[in-house]
Amino acid sequence: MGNRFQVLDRFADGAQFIGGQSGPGSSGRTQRIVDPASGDTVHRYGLAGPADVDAAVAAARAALPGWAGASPAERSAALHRFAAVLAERAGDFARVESLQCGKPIKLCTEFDVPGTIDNTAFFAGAARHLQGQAAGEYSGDHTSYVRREPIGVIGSIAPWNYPLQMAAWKILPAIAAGNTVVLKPAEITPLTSLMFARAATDAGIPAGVVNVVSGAGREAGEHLVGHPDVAMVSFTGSTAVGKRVAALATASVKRLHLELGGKAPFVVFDDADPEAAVQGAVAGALINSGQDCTAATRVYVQRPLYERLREGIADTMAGVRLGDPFDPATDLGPLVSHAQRDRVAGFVDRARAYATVVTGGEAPKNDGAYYLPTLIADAPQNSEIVRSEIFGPVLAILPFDSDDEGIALANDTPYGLAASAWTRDVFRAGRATRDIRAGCVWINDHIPIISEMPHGGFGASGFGKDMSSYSFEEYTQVKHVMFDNTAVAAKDWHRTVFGDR
Ligand SMILES: NC(=O)C1=CN([C@@H]2O[C@H](COP(=O)(O)OP(=O)(O)OC[C@H]3O[C@@H](n4cnc5c(N)ncnc54)[C@H](O)[C@@H]3O)[C@@H](O)[C@H]2O)C=CC1
Ligand SMILES: CCCCCC(=O)O
Repeated sequence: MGNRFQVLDRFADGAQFIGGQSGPGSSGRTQRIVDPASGDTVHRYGLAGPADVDAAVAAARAALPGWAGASPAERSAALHRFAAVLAERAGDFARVESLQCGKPIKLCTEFDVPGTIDNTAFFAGAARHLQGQAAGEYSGDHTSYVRREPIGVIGSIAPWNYPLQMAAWKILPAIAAGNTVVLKPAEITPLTSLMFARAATDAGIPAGVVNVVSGAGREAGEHLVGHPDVAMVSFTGSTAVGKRVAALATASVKRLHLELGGKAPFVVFDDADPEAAVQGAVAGALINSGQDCTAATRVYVQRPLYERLREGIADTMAGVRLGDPFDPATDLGPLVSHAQRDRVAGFVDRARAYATVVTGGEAPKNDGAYYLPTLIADAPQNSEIVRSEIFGPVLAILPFDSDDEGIALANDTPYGLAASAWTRDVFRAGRATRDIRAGCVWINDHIPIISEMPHGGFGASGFGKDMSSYSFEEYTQVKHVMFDNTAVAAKDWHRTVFGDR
């Protein structure tokens, strides 16, 4: 197994990171890590079971008083050191992320790892801006003020599409606010999450603040969600599993953050720059091989530009370089697994009965989980290919006539995570950003994200925000403090917030 896999030797002592120590899982079952580019098994580890989850929650609970009791400045300094350690190890993170996900090394080097480091630096700064509310005498001789406090032990569950960044999005705001975390990564891609937790410890963040249990969703995941000592659950993944997680978390009255599926529309008005829209649609659809909940999946084109876009997107997709993820020239790697590739292929094969596969629509004949960039035309608005989350390099293109029809088609979905509109008319852009129901609306672009801005959706895409100060506050609870300045016990106990009766 060539030297690219030697980087996996570091995981020999197990895929659990509990109380600052690596170790094996105790479920008695093992999980393979498969190289998506070749189909070869490159690593195997012992899955975590309920006992490992219990140990991780206990470690997080033990670390909580010290970490919550640290000053914001102390937490901030630790997170700045954390960012520095991540930067020192950037190359290893990129190689391991590419290996376990099949992502092009270019994407890991230019997006996944720098984004994680920037997130860390952002929350290092945010840690010192825990905003309460100013004091005020709102009731007689009483002074009120509001405190923001950490919630406690956070149970987080992450998907396989961006293992490192999703670990960062869940761990960083939580620990910046003084919480401690137990993260369960997706069982097929746990490795960079383990490295992230190890880097936190090596940066001086106390043992037990960040813990990782690599286990199966139904077993380790549900045990974590239902654990009585977990105060909040943060989940990113499919809407179907998100509903199960929400029911379990609500049963034990836990705070909840859900970042679920998406089906982003890409609306091209007839005054748009057609070449920019072509390039934007291909880039937006093929980011991370389409395994991105904000990826462009439905291109609606106002009729005068429809043929131009259909031809331009098909030609551009046909020129995309599929290859070895470790080759810097590769634009598109394999999907995360053969199972995901087959799931995507199933959507396209079923669409052949009711739509036109303009380009792509097949898996290149090799051992990897590759699937060609695919454009599908003539599909009805209510068809599976237009309504379901496919999570692969598949784009549907449909025409529209009036501006209102374009917006209505974009909104014709239970999801509401992200969208884009393409126009040179400021009034069209204003109406599109007002009327499209999505947590993020791009104008003349699709995909860029930054640490300062909230990421999260509406409807079937879930609720809560990642990144930004919105996410930071989400991992706090608000306390009202009121002083009686008379130092005399209240005589009339029936008095209310509206002062003396
Ligand atoms: N919105 C997003 O960012 C993502 C959406 N998806 C969608 O979900 C589909 C399936 O992808 P998966 O990663 O398999 O998503 P998934 O939702 O099945 O898994 C996401 C995470 O939840 C865990 N999990 C699974 N069942 C669980 C349960 N009953 N209780 C607690 N945790 C559980 C998994 O182990 C993983 O860590 C994708 O094809 C895509 O459509 C997947 C990943 C990310
Ligand atoms: C790092 C970019 C994440 C995009 C949202 C998602 O697929 O979870």
